[in-house]
Amino acid sequence: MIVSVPKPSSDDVSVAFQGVSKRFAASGESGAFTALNNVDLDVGLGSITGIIGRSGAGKSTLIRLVNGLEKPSSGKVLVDGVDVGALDEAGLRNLRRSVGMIFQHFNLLSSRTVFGNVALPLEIAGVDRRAIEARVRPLLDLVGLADKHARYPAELSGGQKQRIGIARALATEPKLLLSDEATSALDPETTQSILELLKRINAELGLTVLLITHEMEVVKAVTSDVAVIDKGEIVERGHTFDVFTHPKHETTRALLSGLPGSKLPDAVARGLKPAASAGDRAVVRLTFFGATAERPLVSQLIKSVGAEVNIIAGTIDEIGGKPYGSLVVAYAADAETSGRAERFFTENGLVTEVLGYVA
Ligand SMILES: Nc1ncnc2c1ncn2[C@@H]1O[C@H](COP(=O)(O)OP(=O)(O)OP(=O)(O)O)[C@@H](O)[C@H]1O
Repeated sequence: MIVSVPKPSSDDVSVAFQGVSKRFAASGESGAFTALNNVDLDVGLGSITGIIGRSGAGKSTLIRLVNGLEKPSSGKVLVDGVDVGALDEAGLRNLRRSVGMIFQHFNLLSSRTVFGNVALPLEIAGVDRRAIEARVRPLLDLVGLADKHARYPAELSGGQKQRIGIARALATEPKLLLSDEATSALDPETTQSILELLKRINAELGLTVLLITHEMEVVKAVTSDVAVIDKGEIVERGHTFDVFTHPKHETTRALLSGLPGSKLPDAVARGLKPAASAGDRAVVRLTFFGATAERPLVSQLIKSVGAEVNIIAGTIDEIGGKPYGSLVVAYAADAETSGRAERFFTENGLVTEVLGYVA
């Protein structure tokens, strides 16, 4: 007799989405709206994994399945190997203690002090006063707000409120932290400091972080792994560095084009044509990393192509601590010049993308 045994989730996986679909009843229409379609995704234990997608792609729905705020219509969501959809109320309470969450609008209680907000999950869990004191003080130290323990949320900046949100999320010593657009309401500098804090918590406490965002900057700054979601389907996933330097799906490319340094100057972008006419120049993006980033590529390119090469845009940056560069150049689109340029790109292991042609 053949017995089918459910696939065990591997030891190094924090959250596993297995063939997960979510359909919502559509009001006023027949049928249902499919918010998630057959999602398979593993979130590595100890990783900072980002889920990025445009508005309405299904990010919030995906994250709400992890702490049981939604149930899948089909498929399974496993957290540390436990099937969230099969939990009863007591099981869900336990799960929510081991899964912290932070929110775009912080969700602090205005009538409670900073200390009172961080203590709340512990009070709900029935922890005694002394143990609460012993837990909350070091958490406030960790997020750098020990001196604000008696203040009220209205007296804090957005970044400080999010630090309190993080301390509160950590109060019950979760193994997993969910972040729902936690930096979207913050200015760029405050965003950076919150992302640094998340990185530190991930490294020091070994906490897995699953964050959803529509901002590529956030993914670039903090995640080790990323999945791109589009219309309820995961269209691309991998280590963040690989996905950023070799984006395969059109949605990923579109999201990446919004990054500072990736944008073409307006005058060039407006004049870009999909095909070349006689006398046009090809506009090509070169991406280089590792050892390539340190070589004098531009002068070598000019020498090899033997014609005028214009530099249109360029940036040197880091993804997950690894340096990479992106350079947009233009050169004559005739077959001979293009052939020489392509040989140079191949010989130097450069990733290239023809963006179009300009007169
Ligand atoms: N309770 C619900 N009932 C009906 N439709 C819903 C429900 N929740 C979400 N949806 C729909 O599912 C789709 C995905 O929504 P979701 O909130 O997951 O997207 P998102 O990627 O988080 O978007 P945003 O970045 O704008 O928050 C949307 O089209 C939304 O209208």
